[in-house]
Amino acid sequence: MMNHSKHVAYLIIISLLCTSTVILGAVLTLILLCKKKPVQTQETPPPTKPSAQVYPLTNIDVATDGFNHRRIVGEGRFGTVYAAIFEKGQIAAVKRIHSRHVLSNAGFGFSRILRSISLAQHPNIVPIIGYSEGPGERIIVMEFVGMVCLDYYLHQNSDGASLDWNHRLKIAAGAAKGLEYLHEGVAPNIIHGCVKASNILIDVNFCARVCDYGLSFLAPQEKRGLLGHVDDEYWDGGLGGGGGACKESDVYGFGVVLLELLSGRLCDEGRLVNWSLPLIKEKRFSEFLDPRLAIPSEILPLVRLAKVASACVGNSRKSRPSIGQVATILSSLEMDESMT
Ligand SMILES: Nc1ncnc2c1ncn2[C@@H]1O[C@H](COP(=O)(O)OP(=O)(O)OP(=O)(O)O)[C@@H](O)[C@H]1O
Repeated sequence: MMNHSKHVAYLIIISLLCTSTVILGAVLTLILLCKKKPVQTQETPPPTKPSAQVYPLTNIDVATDGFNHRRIVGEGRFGTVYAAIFEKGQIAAVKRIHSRHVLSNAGFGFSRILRSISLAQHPNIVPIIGYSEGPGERIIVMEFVGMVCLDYYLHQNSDGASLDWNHRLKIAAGAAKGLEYLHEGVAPNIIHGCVKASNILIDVNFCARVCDYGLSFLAPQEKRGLLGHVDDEYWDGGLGGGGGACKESDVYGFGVVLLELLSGRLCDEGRLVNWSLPLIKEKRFSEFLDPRLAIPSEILPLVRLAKVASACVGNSRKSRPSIGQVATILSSLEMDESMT
């Protein structure tokens, strides 16, 4: 009798122990799961930029006051840029594509390309907010950048001295980062197509913002405004011949921008490259550097920048550095400069 009740007691204790072990296990698992939650949140990718907004043409018309000429802020190869004011006071830059490009590109997927390039988001690029389409009309809506472009600072502003060496280096490093993002940081990658000083806008903090990227499909073979800003290979062969815009032709264009920043001279349809390369090679910097530039006591960073520029423009496509490599060098030069 005693043995039987002992046996029952053992059974009860064992089953109680088993139950509490299961409960303890469940509680521990729950605690561990709860603790893991913040890790999951950290791994969540940052929110992506929403795709381009599609604007009705009437909204664009109202925002630009009927494409009023007083609202024109610039004129380029592809179109006219207007300052637009949308509802709620939102200011944007509106690029109205010239009708000749609209007609020649009617079937070339304007909206598909705009939706794709509008996903790009980086502090050194000008984001595309939206677009508009209609019969004979193609319009791109971009963030408005409040200051002027690098071309103005270097070549149209008689007081070019206001761009000192530090500003020039900051602009070069910033533009390189923007291009690096377009080439390597966004999927699908974006070929700029026409890297030049007028496509580098400068904001109020002297931060470079690359604009007009991914639009070469609108007029790939139009030489005006492009000659000298792309390599010779660009014009070779045409479709299927290995020519046209590519990452290497963008690097070439960026090399020309560096030469302009260093020398203060215009690209002059490619003549700047021919003039600069021997001077850099023979270290004739007093002839090469912008006379408005107060030469810093430590000239080595200037020499390094000139060498980077030479590598971008002097080599064939195959042996040109990538924009990522260029951006790394310029960032380290900028960092060294800020520490002196
Ligand atoms: N997002 C913007 N915000 C403010 N101003 C802009 C903006 N985009 C362009 N601009 C102004 O409009 C001018 C013309 O720009 P656009 O890009 O059309 O021509 P471009 O750079 O001179 O030539 P291309 O068409 O060959 O690139 C620029 O120089 C700049 O002053």
